[in-house]
Amino acid sequence: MAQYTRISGSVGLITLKNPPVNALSAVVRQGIVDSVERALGEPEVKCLVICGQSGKFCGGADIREFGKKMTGPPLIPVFHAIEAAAKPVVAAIEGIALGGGLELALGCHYRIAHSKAKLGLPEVTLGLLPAAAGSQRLPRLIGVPAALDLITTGRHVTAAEALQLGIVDQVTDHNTVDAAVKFALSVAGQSLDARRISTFPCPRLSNLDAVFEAAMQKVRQAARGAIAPIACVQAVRAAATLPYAQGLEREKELMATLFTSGQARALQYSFFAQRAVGRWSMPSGARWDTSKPKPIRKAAVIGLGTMGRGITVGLAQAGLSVVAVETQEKQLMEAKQAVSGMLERGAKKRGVSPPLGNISYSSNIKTVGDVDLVIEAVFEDMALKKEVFQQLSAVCRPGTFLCTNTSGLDIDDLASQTPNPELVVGMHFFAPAHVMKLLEVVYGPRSSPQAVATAMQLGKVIGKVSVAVGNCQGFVGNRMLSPYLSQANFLLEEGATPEFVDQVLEEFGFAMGAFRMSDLSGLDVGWRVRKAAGLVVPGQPARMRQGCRYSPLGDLLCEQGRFGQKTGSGWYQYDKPGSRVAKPDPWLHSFLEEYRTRHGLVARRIDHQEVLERCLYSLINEGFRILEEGIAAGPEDIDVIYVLGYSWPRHRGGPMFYADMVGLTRVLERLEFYHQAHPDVPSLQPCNLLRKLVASGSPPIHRWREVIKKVHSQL
Ligand SMILES: CCCCCCCCCCCCC[C@H](O)CC(=O)SCCNC(=O)CCNC(=O)[C@H](O)C(C)(C)COP(=O)(O)OP(=O)(O)OC[C@H]1O[C@@H](n2cnc3c(N)ncnc32)[C@H](O)[C@@H]1OP(=O)(O)O
Repeated sequence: MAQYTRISGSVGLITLKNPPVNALSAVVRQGIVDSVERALGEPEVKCLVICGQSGKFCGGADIREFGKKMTGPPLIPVFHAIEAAAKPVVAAIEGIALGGGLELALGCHYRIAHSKAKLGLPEVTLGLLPAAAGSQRLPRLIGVPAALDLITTGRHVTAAEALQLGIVDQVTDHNTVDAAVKFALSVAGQSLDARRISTFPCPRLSNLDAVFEAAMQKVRQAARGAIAPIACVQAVRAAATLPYAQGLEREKELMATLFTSGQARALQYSFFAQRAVGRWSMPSGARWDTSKPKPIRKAAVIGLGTMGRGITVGLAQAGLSVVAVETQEKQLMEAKQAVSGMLERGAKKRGVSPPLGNISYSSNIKTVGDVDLVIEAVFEDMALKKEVFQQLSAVCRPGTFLCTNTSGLDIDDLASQTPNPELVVGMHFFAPAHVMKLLEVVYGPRSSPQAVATAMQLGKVIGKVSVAVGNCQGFVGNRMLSPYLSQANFLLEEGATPEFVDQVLEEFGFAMGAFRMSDLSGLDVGWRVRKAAGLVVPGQPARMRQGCRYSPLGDLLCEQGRFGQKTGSGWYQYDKPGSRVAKPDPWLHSFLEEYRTRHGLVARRIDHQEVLERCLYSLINEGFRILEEGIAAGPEDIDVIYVLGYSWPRHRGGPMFYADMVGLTRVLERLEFYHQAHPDVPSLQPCNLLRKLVASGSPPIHRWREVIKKVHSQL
């Protein structure tokens, strides 16, 4: 609702009340209309102030109303009524003014912001554009280049930057509503002619075409197939070239296209999924709301390689005390220098001082005796990790949580090295660990709910989106990647090239195709995992393992020392080791031809559809197996992992959302088709849960959990 009160005799105060973010629901919009009408009708009222309850101005349109039948007054006329008012209206911005919230403020005659407030038009991140006249008012207020930047990136700006850009008129460190009331009284009675943004001409640009061309090129490059950033540029162009009313028409037209697109649905699903994963549950019944985390004040990181350094930076930046341990003195010194550099660069960007003092460095593991939680981040080698866990058990005080940063090793096996396996959980960080948003928190069969709750909470503290998953080979992300990569390799055997497979996957929206990604992460990583799994043993049939099809292509490249970017060659060639520019490699093409001849394989023409379906549907099929086994609690967990950790295109929601969009029947049919053609590839065999979902009429994704529950209860 919106509450109307009178303060200081002559000020009408409208307070938006719709927790948690005062979103502009139908009731709130109606409340604003009624309150403005009332204030304008009261002769004693000289001016109005609009604010939000609980220190939050407004988080924008109510996203939960999208896709439902529209009720209540639309936003544009509400904001026009405010702008047209004959009494000054001042927005008192505390906390947030985002999306429709900022558009509401732009409809007001003046804007006063608290110094800690954040403002922005993040609609593009939801597959939309600021369609309550934001795309038309903002360029008129701050100019085209600045508006293009804010609208196409959706970035939030601080109050200080908003003041500098001219979005707000005043910033206060004190009570914002009081400041706004005082300000409103000071301007009451003055002409408002120069305060109505919709009447401003858009500031002229001599190089308008060049500016828009450059903006379009920039968003097309970054968008990876997303349509909203492009529509945002088009809407701002309308503001720069058309009268306001016509610009509004264009804004509406563009919004209608976006609003009904699958991309907006996918991005909004992703928004809610990233919040839903915080409400985790375990098959044991333990849940986020019944498991209390222990506060972590001091943590230790063991092993200061690339991952350990990133984790140390993340913890220190969040204000924790960190003991950073590296047993090799030389490595320790190098790590200290690298970590300090990372902290200094990060602090410079944020305009704060670097938290160098939060970290103490040591080459002795015994220095971790008084910490609350340890994150072991040594080399991905089970024997080494076991040794470290045994040492930690001896030196840590009772109750210390022991976490391992691993991308796939058995958490339970590690936990068995300690007398308190309930305190052990996996924390799978993604490189670079201080930048990437995703954290897989992996619970073993003996991890306590409190250990999981503590790791999830710590993830939140250091700014991660944490997803709790069960223990299995590769956890969720890498386990699903395995059939995807296998299919990519099989396609090479059958006639494709790495360039073609990558091109198809990149056109789908991945930042990098399967082969460019493997070259970046290092082919030796998978080789080591396959060796540890006993797959790379001489004397076995070249293309079969345990009765299933196997491609040794990756192993053969590694045997030649082709580990990817770091060695200057892999699936592609590079100018020099470490170079990032992948070039097609004639050597690789002849190698593939020879390989096919040696194994009696005849290259055939492979089309886009086959590449996409075999790579993606095998990955999705593994996702259904993961759900069936209870390793992930719901499809949202998998989708968040893929969007945040594996560069799955955001505007496609995630693999499980994509399966829902394609249609489960279609996914099932195509998997059956490919499995018939490749009966020796188990990952193409549709899993039981997928069949069950199709048999249940392919319910929409938000109802899959009901079917999953039934499957679990039958086990
Ligand atoms: C034929 C068809 C024609 C179609 C024509 C269509 C015409 C439609 C016209 C519509 C015009 C609308 C124009 C407007 O420009 C559109 C918008 O405003 S879109 C919304 C823009 N706002 C945002 O993107 C902000 C999103 N929120 C956030 O970024 C963050 O939540 C926050 C505000 C920064 C707060 O962060 P935190 O403190 O960390 O808290 P959480 O993120 O965990 O959020 C708490 C809780 O609130 C829920 N929530 C947040 N924002 C909204 C929202 N805008 N609407 C609904 N709910 C919201 C969030 O989901 C959390 O709840 P939970 O999911 O955990 O239950």
